[in-house]
Order: sequence, then structure tokens, then C-alpha cells
Amino acid sequence: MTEAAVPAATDDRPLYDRLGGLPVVTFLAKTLVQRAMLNPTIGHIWNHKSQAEVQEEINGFIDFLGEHWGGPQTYTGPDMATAHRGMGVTEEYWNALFDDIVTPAYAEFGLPEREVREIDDFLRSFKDVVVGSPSFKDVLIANPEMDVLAGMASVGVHWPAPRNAAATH
Ligand code: HEM
Repeated sequence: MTEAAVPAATDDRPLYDRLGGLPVVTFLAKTLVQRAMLNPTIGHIWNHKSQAEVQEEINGFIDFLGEHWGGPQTYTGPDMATAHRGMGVTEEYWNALFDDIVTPAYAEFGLPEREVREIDDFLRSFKDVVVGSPSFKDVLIANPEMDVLAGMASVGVHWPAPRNAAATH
């Protein structure tokens, strides 16, 4: 990023515009997914994804970020719990994503502190609906008669757990 592209701390435009719009959001989305695929801890998740699936995922990610960051995009994909339910994302995977990929990228790409804070808070806010789901295949192995179209809820595996599940009253 050139010095001229760095937005002032008082710039009141949406994050999308302060970052530089579609070219920068596209670059961030594709670079993060590309590095996730190459990462030794989480790369295996993409082992059997087709080129088209990966490209669709990146395009969906661009729309998702654009919609939330003030761009013109409309995200039409599944909500984040649905997108990651049955993926088996663990705490270790989550930490690999941030420690190996996301956090180093902020400095590498010279993003200003304010934008780093907003991006980081945004991405991390999805932790509860990304991390902790059992893998769908493991649920099936434990319940071989499960109706896979009815999903894991049909055999009593609810993820994320209903918000009031832990309530004691
Ligand atoms: C270790 C953590 C994560 C892993 C391993 C992961 C992995 C994946 C994979 C493999 C897909 C594609 C699903 C498919 O092809 O059906 C996906 C979808 C998606 N992920 Fe994640 N993800 C992680 C964290 C996040 C975070 C922090 C966000 C930020 C909001 C995010 C946003 C999305 C979105 C928007 C999609 C849907 C794209 C679409 O279908 O249009 N993911 N994720």
C-alpha cells in the first residue's frame, strides 16, 4: 500500500472504502483463503474441494466482507453457523488461522491500526459459530442410520448449542 492510500484516522467513510474498495477486499479474501489452503494445520480442509468450489467460496467471502464493511455487495450464501456446521473446525484450527495467516498479514500489507482493529474484531466475532462443531461425517459414523438430509439435529446433535442450553434457571 502506498502512503497516499492510507486513510486518515478521522476518515468517516465505511471500512470498505477506507481499505480501497473491491481490489483490496478481493486481494484480502483470496490471499487469506489461498494461505489457509497452504497452511499445514488447516490446509487439509480443502483437500477434496474442486477449483470451482474454492473460487465460489472466495467470491462468497468477498460478498460477505463487502456487505458487512459498507460495500455494494449482497451476500447470498448461508449464515456462518450453517456454512461451518459439520466442518469440525477446532480451537487449534482457529488459532492457526489467526496466528499463522491473519495477524501477520496486517503488518505485511501495511494496514493502518484503525482498520486492523475493525477487521480483526469483525473476523473474530464469528468464533462461536465457526469453532466447535463436530464433523458431519463423525456424527454419521456415530449414528449410521441418521437421515443425512435431516441433518445432525435429527439425532440430537445441536450446534451451536441453543443459547439458553447452559442456563440454570
Ligand atoms: C479456522 C477457521 C475457518 C475455516 C477452516 C474455514 C473454512 C471454510 C470453508 C472450507 C468454507 C467453504 C465451505 C463450502 O465450500 O461449502 C468456508 C465458508 C465460508 N467461511 Fe469459513 N472458515 C474459517 C473461518 C471463517 C471466518 C473467521 C470467517 C469470517 C466471517 C469465515 C467466513 C466464511 C464465509 C463467508 C463462507 C461462505 C462462503 C460462501 O459459501 O459463499 N470463515 N469456510
